[in-house]
Amino acid sequence: MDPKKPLCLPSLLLPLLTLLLPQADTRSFVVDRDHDRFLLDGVPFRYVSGSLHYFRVPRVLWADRLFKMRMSGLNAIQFYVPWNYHEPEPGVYNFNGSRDLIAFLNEATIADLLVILRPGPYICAEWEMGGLPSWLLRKPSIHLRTSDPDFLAAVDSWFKVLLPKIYPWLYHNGGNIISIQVENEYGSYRACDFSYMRHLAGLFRALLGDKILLFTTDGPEGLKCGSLKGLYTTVDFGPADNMTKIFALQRKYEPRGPLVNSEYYTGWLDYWGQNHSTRSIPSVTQGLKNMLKLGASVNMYMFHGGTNFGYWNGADEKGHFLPITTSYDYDAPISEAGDPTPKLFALRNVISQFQEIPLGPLPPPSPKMMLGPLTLHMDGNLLNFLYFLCPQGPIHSILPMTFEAVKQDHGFMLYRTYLTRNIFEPTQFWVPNNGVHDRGYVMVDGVFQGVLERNMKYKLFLTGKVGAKLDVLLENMGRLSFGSNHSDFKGLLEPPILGQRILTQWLMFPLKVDKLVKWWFPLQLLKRSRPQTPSGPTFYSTTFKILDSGGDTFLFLPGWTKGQVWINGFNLGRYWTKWGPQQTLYVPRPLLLPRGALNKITLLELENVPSQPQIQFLDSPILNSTSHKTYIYSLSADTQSASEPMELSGH
Ligand SMILES: CCCC/N=C1\SC[C@@H]2[C@H](O)[C@H](O)[C@@H](O)CN12
Repeated sequence: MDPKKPLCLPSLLLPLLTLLLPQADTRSFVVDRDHDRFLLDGVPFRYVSGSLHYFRVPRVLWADRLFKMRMSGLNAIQFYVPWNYHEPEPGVYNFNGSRDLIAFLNEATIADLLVILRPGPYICAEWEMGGLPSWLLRKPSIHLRTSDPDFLAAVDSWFKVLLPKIYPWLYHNGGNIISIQVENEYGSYRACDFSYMRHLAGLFRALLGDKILLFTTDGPEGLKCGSLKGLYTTVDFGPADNMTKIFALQRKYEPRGPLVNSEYYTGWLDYWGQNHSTRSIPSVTQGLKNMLKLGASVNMYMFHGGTNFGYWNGADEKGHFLPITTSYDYDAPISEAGDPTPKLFALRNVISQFQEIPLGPLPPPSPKMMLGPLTLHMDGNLLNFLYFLCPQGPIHSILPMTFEAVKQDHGFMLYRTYLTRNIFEPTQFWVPNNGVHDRGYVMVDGVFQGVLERNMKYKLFLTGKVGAKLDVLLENMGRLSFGSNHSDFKGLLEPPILGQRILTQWLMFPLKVDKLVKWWFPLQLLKRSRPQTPSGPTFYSTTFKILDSGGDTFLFLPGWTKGQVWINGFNLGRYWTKWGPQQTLYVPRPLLLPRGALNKITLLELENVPSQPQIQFLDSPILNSTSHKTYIYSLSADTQSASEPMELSGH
């Protein structure tokens, strides 16, 4: 059954056709408790939906992804609205470009897809701080996701901007939004604060009216604290879970009404340093078929995962700190590069057994491109550009300050102090209480000494002369997006100790690396000014042209260790070749310039550069390599096809 489109008809036809078509005031999406189903405009309706996140896909590719989802047989999509993506500073809002939520809603309408919206305020989603803005932590004692007045004041202020924007897009107002989720798996959060949930429900009703269907989503363990009277209770589970048992739990809260799985996992997320996650096609398709046989409405999480560009990945904490990878491919039916996979066709086949799907072929995989190897030249140690990276100069404090305290939300901050005595014997340097959040690259007078890691390696042994600079470049690897505490402060949370002495008198340099990379050219002159040590945080770059129409491609960094990549000033994300499992970064074709134009790639390598500082662009991704081997794919000149890879030494 095709979802209705909002009335966007030529004005001449409107008077005539409005007599025939449903008016906005007859449009409705409701729960029919007599028959345990949804009704769309009074007609029985079941949604088969898929999740994709506009904030993980460049805007120019939205229409492509949505069209493929519709052609897969979906009649709805589900997506979050990340608060931190739209309110970078308190009271400062951004709904432009790839943040243009209304444009995305319109693209969904054009693709003939209804929308299940999940505006949070917390969204999880393996997104930085679960979508909450880190500036909330400038009040360190704030109790996130509770009825803490400071938290609610910020939530109210944000939703009084956001919810009026989506009001016209509600289905009964002529839009495509059929339901809205309140919070996200709240029952999994320690607080269990019903005042908070009631506040949110009241706010949503006040700003969205009483017609829109509001719902909650929880896993089987979370229903007690996650559900609320007046909000339709839904559940989430994957192919390996016991569907009968979990739907029975939903029935305890919703004795009548449709069964709904709001997150049916088609794949799973990846952590740096862990094995790549997959879910088998037979298990995923069988689970979907079982639910559709019951008449359940289902949203598949994810249908298209996309990418954590920039610093936007979140993290989990399971014994130790687990940052999420740059790729959010999720082993989803539509790959990170937007290509239909065998899993998509298998799911489409299942859907077609239960409801009408659009006729016609899925688009073929997008054109792919190989290029390289390219050799990068060293532009200089990060310290060489310190005053360009921190033009306002450092902040001085007796004890080190957090990122939040100096209002640095993401990326990097340099902490500097000076040795007050000679250290001739290797002396332990460490941070108490696991206080490195998250990685500290340590230098003495600019010479790289090693890395301090949260929950992992937390001491080094240093020597140095009195007056020597002791620098710690602190990398924020993304704030916790799930778990008992999202107040994941970043930086040196405790003063480091050298030997038996607490080090005091610190300079903090919040680094605006992205700005420097954008305005690189004037700084090229600097790099010759001082001898460069090819170790520790160092910038490398090169330029390159595409010789034909080009295509999507996958940046491969064989032998590099860990760092950040920019292409034409766009922050492509983090790489961690040494740890994997992701070995390549997805590069959408629209990020590259037209044939013949000069593209620029810049790397900030944080640890060790390979003996041959080369990179390659491959025509397929490598997301499942946990081995520390690295390969160079030599290109045969004529076909640009990769020969058998040649193995380089491991790390
Ligand atoms: C046992 C898993 C509990 C955490 N929940 C997860 S992990 C993957 C997904 C996304 O984060 C999604 O945003 C969550 O709502 C549910 N979920």
